[in-house]
Amino acid sequence: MSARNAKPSPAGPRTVALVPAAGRGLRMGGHIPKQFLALGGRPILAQSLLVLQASPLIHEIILAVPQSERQYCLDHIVATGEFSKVTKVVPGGVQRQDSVRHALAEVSQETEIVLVHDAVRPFLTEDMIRRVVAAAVEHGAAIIALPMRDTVKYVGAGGVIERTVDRRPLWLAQTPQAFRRDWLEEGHHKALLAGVQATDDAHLVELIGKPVVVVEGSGENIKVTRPEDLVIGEAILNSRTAARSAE
Ligand SMILES: Nc1ccn([C@@H]2O[C@H](COP(=O)(O)OP(=O)(O)OP(=O)(O)O)[C@@H](O)[C@H]2O)c(=O)n1
Ligand SMILES: C[C@](O)(CO)[C@H](O)COP(=O)(O)O
Repeated sequence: MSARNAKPSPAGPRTVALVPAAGRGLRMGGHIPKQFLALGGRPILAQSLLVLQASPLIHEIILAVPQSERQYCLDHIVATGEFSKVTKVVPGGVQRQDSVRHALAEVSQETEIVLVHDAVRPFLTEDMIRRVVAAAVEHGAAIIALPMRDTVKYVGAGGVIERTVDRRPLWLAQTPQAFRRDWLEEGHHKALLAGVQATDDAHLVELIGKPVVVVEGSGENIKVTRPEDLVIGEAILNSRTAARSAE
């Protein structure tokens, strides 16, 4: 086992990472769900897990994967010992929110902070983990996000621009997103009862009236969604490899 994925002694409040990895990757196309596609010679999921495994702030990792891939993940991720913090692999659900809820159900009561991170965002960093967990400890909930850089248009029927939107208060949500366990549990529970579907977990915590703060992320923290993102991802990996060589 390399030093990079050795199990460091956990530090800080008990923090459990939930990794939703049960999507079908429809926008990517192809037959293999994108989280299992290779990037830099490893599955994208493994690239993301490496960072969480190496973080001293992460005590445990719970994975949500497609039922059909559960044995593959148990054999190639849990059994190898490389990702010793992965303690549970649960079946995902129809939507991302359902997959997170299935994983959240496995979080122990002594957990203080739950960090949710998309399997298909392999470029998260220890610095992002540290800052978002610290902000969640201080405020109760925090997300990695990017201030909007482009001009924003509100587009109506027929693709006609109706107005230009003031972009100054707008941020693009990313993951990791970190929460007090009880807040995230309450948000998911009330959303399930109300039939509310959200595309990120912060929205569910906002809906129960809790403050969620933003922590600035990086343009490199892309969500691998479409084929062109694989090209961008390889470029990011290459630039990071070159930077390490230059150190
Ligand atoms: N039912 C689902 C849907 C998504 N995800 C996960 O949530 C993350 C972000 O979702 P997204 O990028 O939308 O992935 P997909 O749903 O697979 O993509 P698409 O919408 O193109 O099918 C991914 O790690 C994905 O595996 C999940 O665990 N369960
Ligand atoms: C959680 C997320 O990555 C924040 O930007 C995003 O909402 C996931 O959305 P998707 O439609 O499931 O890709």
